[in-house]
Amino acid sequence: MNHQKYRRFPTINRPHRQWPNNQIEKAPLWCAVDLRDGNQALMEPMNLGQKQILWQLLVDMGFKHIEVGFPSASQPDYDFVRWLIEENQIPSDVTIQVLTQARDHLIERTYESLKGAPRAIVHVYNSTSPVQREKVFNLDKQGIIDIAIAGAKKVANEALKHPETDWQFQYSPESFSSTEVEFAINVCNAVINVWQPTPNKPVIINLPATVECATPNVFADQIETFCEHVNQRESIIVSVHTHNDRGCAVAAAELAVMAGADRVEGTLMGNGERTGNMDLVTMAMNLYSQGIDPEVDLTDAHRITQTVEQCTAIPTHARHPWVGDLVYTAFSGSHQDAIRKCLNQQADDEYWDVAYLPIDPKDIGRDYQSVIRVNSQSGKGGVAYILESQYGIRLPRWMQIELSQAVQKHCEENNKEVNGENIHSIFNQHFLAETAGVQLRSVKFEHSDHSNNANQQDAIYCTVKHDNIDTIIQGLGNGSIDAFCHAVKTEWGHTIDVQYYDMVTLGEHSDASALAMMQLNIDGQKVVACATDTDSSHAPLKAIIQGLNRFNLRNQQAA
Ligand SMILES: CC(=O)SCCNC(=O)CCNC(=O)[C@H](O)C(C)(C)COP(=O)(O)OP(=O)(O)OC[C@H]1O[C@@H](n2cnc3c(N)ncnc32)[C@H](O)[C@@H]1OP(=O)(O)O
Ligand SMILES: CC(C)C(=O)C(=O)O
Repeated sequence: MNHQKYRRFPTINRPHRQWPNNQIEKAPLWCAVDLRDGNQALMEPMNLGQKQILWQLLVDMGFKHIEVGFPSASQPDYDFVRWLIEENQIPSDVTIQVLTQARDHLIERTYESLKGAPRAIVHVYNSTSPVQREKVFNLDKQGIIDIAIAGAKKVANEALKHPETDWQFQYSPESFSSTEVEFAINVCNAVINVWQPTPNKPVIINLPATVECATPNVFADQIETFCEHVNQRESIIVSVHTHNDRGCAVAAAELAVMAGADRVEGTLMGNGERTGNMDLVTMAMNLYSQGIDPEVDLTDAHRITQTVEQCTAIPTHARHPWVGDLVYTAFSGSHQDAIRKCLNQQADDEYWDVAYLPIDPKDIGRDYQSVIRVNSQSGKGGVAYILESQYGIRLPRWMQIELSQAVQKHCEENNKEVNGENIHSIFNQHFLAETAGVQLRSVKFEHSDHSNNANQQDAIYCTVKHDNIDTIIQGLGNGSIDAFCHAVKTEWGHTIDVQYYDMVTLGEHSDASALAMMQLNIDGQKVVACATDTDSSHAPLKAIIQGLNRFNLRNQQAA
């Protein structure tokens, strides 16, 4: 690689620039150019059916300016424009826009395609940068201005022939950002002079970063300089059209709005020439996440991505800003822990404030189920979240640690992500599966009246089955668990100390099962045991028996 082949992009000397102090206060006027700039960049341009589907999405999302094609360039584009007009497809608050080069025969054909349209924006362009002037057009600056003036005149004259349509004119000095800003202003002023706009009948001057060559701050300087010096600013809608060659098309458009642009052109998901156009979804979501109404409907992100994929045959990257499949998903343990804690504290009437989730995924139709996904990088928080959100099982902290170790071991051994079903099954296998040995058959508990004698103990009598023989074990203690541990000690000689004990209900009704979770110390060894029972007083006793069986099995295996 030889970096000396390239040169630095010139900056603008603008010590009094204002735009860094500005903030975006409202959504710009959007113009969706998917059906033109997006379309012209596709390996296979859209057919009529695909254009119709994408059009409907753009209309449903609420775009008011939609560039629908380059009708003088291709028959499918021409036919699509005719379909929109003849089939009365254009809602009364939507204006279609079409692009044409500044060449007479193309402008004439453009107007032909628009016959009968209620309103339309005719968008004419010619390129203005030094490389285009010198190498493509072989013209000096005046030659370029002459093309622009001739095009502007032709556009205005053709419009006069069709007074039944409400026309709006748009001019783009293509390659604006690579053009000397003073010259770009001169060209645009020449066009404005032809069109003579008024505040009530403004024209659109669209300033493209046809190829993104500089950092977004340079583009913002160009836009601010343009807005300061262009003639009749009050009669002009300043629009920007950025491309993503350096990956900053959205940033450039945002800074341009801070610098005075009123309107932004772009495409859904950023499809467009080379690295694409400015992504309307990203910029609109950026505004939304700052508490600004984006003035387009993004609630059905799935429909947006599916439709764009269907029409462009370009898949959405899983990490595409705001709408990619994985952008609200945390695999890593500390992120999951933080998300779970924040979601549990997030109140509906408070500002959204959840670590690692810049917006509420539900706003764009995403569910929380996909927010936390578990693999070997995950920790207890994520595992606990999934078990709780999908199965209603709320584990205590110590039990979360136990389960997450089992899940992590499973993931490492299988080198795979686990879903909610897998986690539930790991939980059942590791902690609830019965171990052969003693079984609890029946329980009789006598609670003593402590008001007369504080030292009086409760009594428990249980029938247990062991080696096919029923035996009654009995013990005294403070409450059924303590009494039961004494019964076990008396019968089998094991000392059981309950280190942690938690119980949750599985379900919401009175017949719901209880899940008892215990960490026991049996003769100095840690044993985790769980059991369920419809009777909540039996569940912990069954858990103790299960712990005892596990303890015995472990020691048999070790022997
Ligand atoms: C940055 C952008 O995205 S701009 C939009 C680009 N989109 C497209 O080009 C898609 C559709 N375009 C096409 O199908 C074709 O280019 C057409 C039908 C419009 C024109 O086709 P053609 O006339 O056969 O060829 P082509 O586009 O190569 O024309 C180049 C000629 O037009 C001139 N020209 C190019 N752009 C413009 C313009 N905006 N205004 C005036 N003249 C122009 C060139 O200087 C060149 O002139 P020359 O023949 O004297 O050398
Ligand atoms: C015609 C203009 C707006 C264009 O598409 C570009 O410069 O990228």
